[in-house]
Amino acid sequence: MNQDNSVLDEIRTKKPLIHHITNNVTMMLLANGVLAAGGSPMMVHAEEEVAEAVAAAQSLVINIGTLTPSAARSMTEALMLAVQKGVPIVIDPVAVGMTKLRQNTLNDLLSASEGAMRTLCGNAAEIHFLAEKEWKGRGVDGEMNVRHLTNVAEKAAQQTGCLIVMTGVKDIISNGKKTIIIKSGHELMAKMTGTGCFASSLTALFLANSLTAKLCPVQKAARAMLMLGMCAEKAAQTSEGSGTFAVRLLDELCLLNGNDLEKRYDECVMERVI
Ligand SMILES: Nc1ncnc2c1ncn2[C@@H]1O[C@H](COP(=O)(O)OP(=O)(O)O)[C@@H](O)[C@H]1O
Ligand SMILES: Cc1ncsc1CCOP(=O)(O)O
Repeated sequence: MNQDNSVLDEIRTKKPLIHHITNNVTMMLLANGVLAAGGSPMMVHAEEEVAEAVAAAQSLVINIGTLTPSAARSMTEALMLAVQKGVPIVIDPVAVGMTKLRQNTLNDLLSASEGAMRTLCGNAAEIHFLAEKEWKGRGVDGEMNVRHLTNVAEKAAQQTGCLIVMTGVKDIISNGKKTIIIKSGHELMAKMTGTGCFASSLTALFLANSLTAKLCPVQKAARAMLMLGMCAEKAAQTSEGSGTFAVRLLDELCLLNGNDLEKRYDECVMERVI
């Protein structure tokens, strides 16, 4: 693909504004990561102002990592305005199977946004919980063995009506009909908090409603995962451990160009249609 019409180049030109209601642990990484990738991050949480903020945004990220009842109210408020304005919504269901508050909040968010453009971006344990209603996670980590991860992602998409981005050694992106599997990344990603949260932010950036690239949401989200994986691979080459890796990852997000992303996509990515 020509560099002039890559979606990453369009992101860098348009700098979509990505509104986040997110956790207190990884917020700084998400802001710096979105900036490095070419977008414009915004973290606005107060119930009294989230709706006004969403009105200005091109994507909304809702991450339940450090959920409180007050944050849950802000999330619902923001989500309802996003539905009304056609702002794409990416929900990161961090450790959803672990507590009732997380499950109830996610159910409320999904019910309030039926029919809207919604993506659920989570690790295998989180997506498995959505498909099978069985929690096999450990805290906010998603280490688990699921033999048929692709089937799990497809089932979760069919049951929730959402685009599913399931992260892990392989990232699986599915809308229940079309599925893309991405094999990229590095094991150091699991040694650094926030790579899963950042996967959601980057997905939101590629799905921003100001972008005109002629790709379906599955293909856009797949590019987001490939970008993260490619940058992680390059960052790992010059890292001594997870500390330098975190810094190098931001550098590589700045440095990657649209042409290289499209080239690797064309070489490595296979689509499966059910
Ligand atoms: N062993 C690994 N090899 C390659 N990529 C990985 C590995 N572990 C995690 N990743 C990548 O790290 C990011 C976060 O995924 P994951 O660790 O599943 O999320 P979480 O932090 O929410 O548990 C994804 O982009 C995923 O592809
Ligand atoms: C450690 C932790 N605790 C609550 S949220 C959070 C961050 C989780 O980040 P990620 O899902 O990207 O690993």
